Amino acid sequence: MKRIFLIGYMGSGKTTLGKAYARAMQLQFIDLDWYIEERFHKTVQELFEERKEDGFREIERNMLHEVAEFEDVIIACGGGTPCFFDNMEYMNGKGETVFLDASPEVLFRRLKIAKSKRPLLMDKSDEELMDVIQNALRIRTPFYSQAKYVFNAESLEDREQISCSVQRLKTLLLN
Ligand SMILES: Nc1ncnc2c1ncn2[C@@H]1O[C@H](COP(=O)(O)OP(=O)(O)O)[C@@H](O)[C@H]1O
Ligand SMILES: O=C(O)C1=C[C@@H](OP(=O)(O)O)[C@@H](O)[C@H](O)C1
Ligand SMILES: [Mg+2]
Repeated sequence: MKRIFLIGYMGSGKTTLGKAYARAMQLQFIDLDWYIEERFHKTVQELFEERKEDGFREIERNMLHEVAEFEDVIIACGGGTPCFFDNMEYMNGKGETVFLDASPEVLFRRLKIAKSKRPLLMDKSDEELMDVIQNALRIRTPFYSQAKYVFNAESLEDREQISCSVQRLKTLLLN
């Protein structure tokens, strides 16, 4: 039975790589944010607005516990999932955790054009965005670093890079 959790900051590639790896390895793919939106019939943004971040984090933890019962699955977590409650310890007890590691510069390049649906970034100017990324990584890296595996996630910009990244992840997890 396979159960893989992809963790890492926004824009590190959890959703992109998770979807591609699931297709290649015949696993079920769950994006935790998508799962939350389906179960609550609200977007992540609406949940942040209505319940503030604390309320979202409670929901996130509860939904993590739901999807962590699925088998033969790869789960793309949200960027904050490992950093609240005992979620990181819980995931390490339920499956293989993989930290998708990318530099602040790579994350900035990706997030500069993908802020709109991310409540924590949508009101940030480009000038503020790099500071937000660097500050968040300082706070969150101690959580991300508890993952069983670290994966360099800097090559996800096109189909070929995504395909190569799938093969590298397969080698990492099957060795
Ligand atoms: N279909 C795609 N083609 C090329 N690059 C993509 C595609 N989807 C995502 N990416 C790149 O991968 C980055 C990571 O996106 P995503 O998987 O949503 O990260 P996360 O789920 O970790 O926030 C995007 O910002 C973009 O640069
Ligand atoms: O880093 C975070 O705290 C968050 C990351 C998002 O997921 P992605 O990492 O898939 O963008 C989503 O869960 C929410 O906007 C909060
Ligand atoms: Mg995602």
